Amino acid sequence: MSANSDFTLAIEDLTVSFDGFKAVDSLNLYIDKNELHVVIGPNGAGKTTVLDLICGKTKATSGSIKFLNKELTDLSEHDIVRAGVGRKFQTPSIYENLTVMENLEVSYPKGRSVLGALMFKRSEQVMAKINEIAKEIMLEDELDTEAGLLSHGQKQWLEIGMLLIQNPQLLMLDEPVAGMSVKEREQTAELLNKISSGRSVLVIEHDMEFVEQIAHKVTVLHQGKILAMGDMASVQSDPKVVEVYLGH
Ligand SMILES: Nc1ncnc2c1ncn2[C@@H]1O[C@H](COP(=O)(O)OP(=O)(O)OP(=O)(O)O)[C@@H](O)[C@H]1O
Repeated sequence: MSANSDFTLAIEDLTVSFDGFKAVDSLNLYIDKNELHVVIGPNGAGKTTVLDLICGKTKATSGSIKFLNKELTDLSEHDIVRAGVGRKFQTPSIYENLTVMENLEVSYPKGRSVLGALMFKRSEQVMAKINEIAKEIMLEDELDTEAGLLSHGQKQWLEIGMLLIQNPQLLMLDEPVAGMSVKEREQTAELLNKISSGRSVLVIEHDMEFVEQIAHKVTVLHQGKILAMGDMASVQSDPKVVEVYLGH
């Protein structure tokens, strides 16, 4: 690969060893703008570790992670967020005793300086953005509801909204539909399809029915390495994938 590429995310030869054990082993992974990419694979395959490496929570042993042509492996977690990478963990980290509106408001980027933060007011511009995001995450009728009173699925959507309001160019989600009802899963599939437009989305998921609904491309990880990569149909019919993952 040349130094510069059109990919939003270009991971090359990425390895992390924990006491000699390679949880991620010479991984190459490329994600385009507008692409919703799903990583699947058995327990312990290294899926979460890949997200940890991208967001800087875990430091790579070797290899490169380029996001919009910027090398991330040397940056702090904070700087990676500032560069435009958002990550949603499995447990929502919303403020239960604040309303939906307040949760979105505190997540609105306030400018980088102390002065910027002091000058910050609930301006019309901020309100317009909050309303736009609330609609997108299907919570426009819940703006004044305390977040603690939302359903499990709505809490997950609110957290997605809190990331969206920061306009990340790469959004990473770890098992976004775990614990959701069938209806909520369908709505989340629609939501993820919508939000992949204009950015890149990287999802870890075990629920194959859901993967089928959302994935543009699927990477199957096994023992830290790529077992298969392609569209859902090709991956599903790959005998290696059936043997180590789907057949179980
Ligand atoms: N900080 C760490 N120190 C030591 N070993 C680790 C660390 N983080 C992950 N591992 C190991 O790396 C391997 C990959 O773990 P990881 O959580 O990435 O798998 P996963 O594919 O996300 O699995 P699951 O589907 O169960 O969440 C596991 O064997 C795990 O025990």
